[in-house]
Amino acid sequence: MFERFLSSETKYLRTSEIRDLLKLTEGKNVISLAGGLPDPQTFPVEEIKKITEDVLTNYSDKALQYTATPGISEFRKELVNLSKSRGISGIDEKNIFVTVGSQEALYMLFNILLDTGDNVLVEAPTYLAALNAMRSRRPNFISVTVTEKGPDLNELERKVKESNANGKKVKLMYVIPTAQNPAGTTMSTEDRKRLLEIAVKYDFLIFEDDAYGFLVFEGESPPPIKAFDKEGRVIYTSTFSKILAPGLRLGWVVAHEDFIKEMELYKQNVDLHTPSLSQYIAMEAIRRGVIQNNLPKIRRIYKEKRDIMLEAIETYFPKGSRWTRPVGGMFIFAWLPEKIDTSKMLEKALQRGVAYVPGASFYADYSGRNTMRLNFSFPKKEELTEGIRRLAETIKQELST
Ligand SMILES: Cc1ncc(COP(=O)(O)O)c(CN)c1O
Ligand SMILES: O=C(O)/C=C/CC(=O)O
Repeated sequence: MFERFLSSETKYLRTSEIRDLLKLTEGKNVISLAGGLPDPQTFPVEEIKKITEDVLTNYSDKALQYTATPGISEFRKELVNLSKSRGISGIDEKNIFVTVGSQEALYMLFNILLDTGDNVLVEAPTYLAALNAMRSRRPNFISVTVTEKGPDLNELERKVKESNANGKKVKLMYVIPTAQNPAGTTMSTEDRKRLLEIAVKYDFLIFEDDAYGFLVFEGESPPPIKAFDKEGRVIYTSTFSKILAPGLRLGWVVAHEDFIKEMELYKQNVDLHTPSLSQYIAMEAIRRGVIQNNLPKIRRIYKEKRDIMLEAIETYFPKGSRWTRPVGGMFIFAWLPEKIDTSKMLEKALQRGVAYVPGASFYADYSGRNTMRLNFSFPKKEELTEGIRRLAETIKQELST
């Protein structure tokens, strides 16, 4: 009725299948293997309750007040320390910017950096909400195949060379080097260094999304690419959603001051600043060691759930399927026999009481029609096997038609 009043930009907005499935499955008798929700058991409820009471007792005049756009100064100092615990050095609070979830950082930075037609390297598959945040800028996506070791760097360098030969440089690469969403892959330290060398050689930025950097539960979490960045070429984002609570809506950026300055200008127009109370709660959670002390429990729970899901897939999935074996994060990515279209199959799965995210939305070109993303962090342990069993039944039914 009122479409005629909408700006031309709105036609580039695309829904998040993850958000839609969250709505669709909420309150239904469906085992959801879809949304990447943390296990509520991992929320340090008692600690957050105590912290909130203390914050309102000691800082109410600041915690309930408007605060600075880049983030509260004391909190940014704590974020320098938290970033250092991931191996990032040579930074201070001027390199830190606090956002409403790291999703806001993605959206703001893509709007600050991308012009129509800019060449952007993305993993295939990659995080669908990042693709959607980029789409409104109408970049030219250059997809790089994700192997079991992460993005194929030989393919990447070949495509960068081709792009340059056609007179169009690459502007940036959006990459999730650790426990990737949706593939679950983790790049080696050697490949991280090589990717940075390629970015320096061909002069493009690296946008490093480290949403799961703290959630490696098998072996050590490799240092982020940002740890090797000596010139400010890497823009690093992370989030409290997986290590504290997503409902607090808190993320942060580590970047060269040139980018931080632009983010401040942009955010003044979006929401003025990130909620003050959430910042004070997270600041105290860092100071009191609540986050660091809780990580082993989170990693233990997710490793156990990953093992249960892998065993169920091994048991029930049909021949001709293959899947990733993540060392961290929340997801397993599966490739089914070519005949299967997982988007078309979703309705039948929902009827059997199980949900997943069809894989095509994680590809810039919507390929991957026979793929799916499976979340193991949110379902209860006893639901994981039953969910995979229901899903496997749906797949076998689809194969028999
Ligand atoms: C790779 C990646 N990046 C960013 C986000 C956004 O998370 P948040 O806004 O809660 O920080 C997510 C959430 N699933 C994610 O998986
Ligand atoms: O499932 C994901 O990857 C993201 C979860 C955040 C959301 O609920 O949109």
